[in-house]
Amino acid sequence: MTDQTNSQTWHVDVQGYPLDLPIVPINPDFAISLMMVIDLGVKFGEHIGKCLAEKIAPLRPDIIVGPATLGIPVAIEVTRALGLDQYVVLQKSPKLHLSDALEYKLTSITSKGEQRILLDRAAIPLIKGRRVVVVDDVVASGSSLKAALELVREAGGEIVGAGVILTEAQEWREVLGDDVEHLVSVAHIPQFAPDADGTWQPISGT
Ligand SMILES: Nc1ncnc2[nH]cnc12
Repeated sequence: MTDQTNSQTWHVDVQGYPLDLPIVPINPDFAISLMMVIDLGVKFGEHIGKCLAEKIAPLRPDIIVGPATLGIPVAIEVTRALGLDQYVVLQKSPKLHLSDALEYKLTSITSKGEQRILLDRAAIPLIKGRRVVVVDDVVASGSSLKAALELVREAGGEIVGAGVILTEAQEWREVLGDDVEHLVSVAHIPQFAPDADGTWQPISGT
């Protein structure tokens, strides 16, 4: 029998932009289709920037916020497509200039060790009292997006939206809670379990 674990892909149409994402096992019983936005080129970046900007523009954001790492290219492209200039990055690890950053700790049971996100206090004036949309590449568990929304609120920002390229499965619905109403997305991907032949199949309901 041929081992398909490394060769299977999942096709997703990102609003007219076809992608064949590699299906990557997380463990023997569970796999995801991996979208690495930084490997998909600038045309894809421009495309998703326009798609998300169209959905986000009616929310009249003053500023776009993107969590590191893969939220950064999304924030840049959406900011550009909206005709804005400044954007704000939430960092994962303290940079030299972030010794006194505003911090939010993630209590995620799925992530190893303690995770946190950080906001440079110098960026607070860009957020405080402003209409903010947080963008990211994928929402799956929802825990990092939720943390980003809470950190923006801690900094005095008004969350008027959250935008992702892909929603993945459904766990994020419960984790985001009332913030689900803020979420806009371009496409959806399921998660995968092996069938009797060892071929990855979408898990029903994801
Ligand atoms: N399918 C996916 N692709 C890229 N990043 C992810 N993070 C969680 N799920 C992901």
